[in-house]
Amino acid sequence: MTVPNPARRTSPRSDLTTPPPDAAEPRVDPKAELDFSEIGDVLGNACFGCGPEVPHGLRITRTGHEGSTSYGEFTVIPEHQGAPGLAHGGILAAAMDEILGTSAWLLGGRYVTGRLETDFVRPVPVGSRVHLTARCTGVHGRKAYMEGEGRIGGPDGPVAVRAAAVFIEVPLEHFTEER
Ligand SMILES: CCCCC/C=C\C/C=C\C/C=C\C/C=C\CCCC(=O)SCCNC(=O)CCNC(=O)[C@H](O)C(C)(C)COP(=O)(O)OP(=O)(O)OC[C@H]1O[C@@H](n2cnc3c(N)ncnc32)[C@H](O)[C@@H]1OP(=O)(O)O
Repeated sequence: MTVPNPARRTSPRSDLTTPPPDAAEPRVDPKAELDFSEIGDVLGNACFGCGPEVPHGLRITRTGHEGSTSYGEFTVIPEHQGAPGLAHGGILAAAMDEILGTSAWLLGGRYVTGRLETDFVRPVPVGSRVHLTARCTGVHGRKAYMEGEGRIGGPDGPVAVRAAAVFIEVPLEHFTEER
């Protein structure tokens, strides 16, 4: 297993995903909190990230939240491979997108990912249970700044992936308008 070089400079966070100094503290919407376990129903259980029956989907389970910090887990299956025996980077980025989106959901608006930055810190073998955490670091206008990480083997296991993102609040028509 590759051991990350502690001197290596990694940060998924660029200026674009760093909250400006006048960003507001995130506030969880009590209604969104109530809906937390039903996000799947809103998404029609068809979501690649969390749909429980989507073939070869990530099937992330949301295990709870504290404030805007949300937690989830999934298992890397053979269909998620890139290099032999290892998770594809895009799969790990999708998992981070899902958990970051979950924390954005807790803010009460309808948010979509505008920008997603990812650091792949160590390889993730097929069969790994990946423990995901995300939080909101600030809100500025329609923008919610998010960050999170994925750990392998347990909630305190080594970090395998880190991400930072900016999510943008959109009206309902974003999802309903015909294209
Ligand atoms: C039937 C009802 C369904 C309802 C469902 C509701 C919610 C469900 C969502 C989540 C559920 C919970 C769990 C999580 C589930 C999934 C997680 C995955 C989420 C995704 O996977 S979601 C898919 C990927 N996502 C897209 O498919 C977006 C495509 N895209 C666009 O639709 C537009 O591009 C948009 C809307 C992003 C912006 O367009 P726009 O015209 O509305 O706004 P505009 O351009 O004016 O930007 C406004 C301010 O955001 C800044 N800004 C914009 N883009 C930026 C970027 N890339 N980087 C940095 N800053 C950016 C500007 O700089 C400006 O900043 P400022 O205000 O300071 O000027």
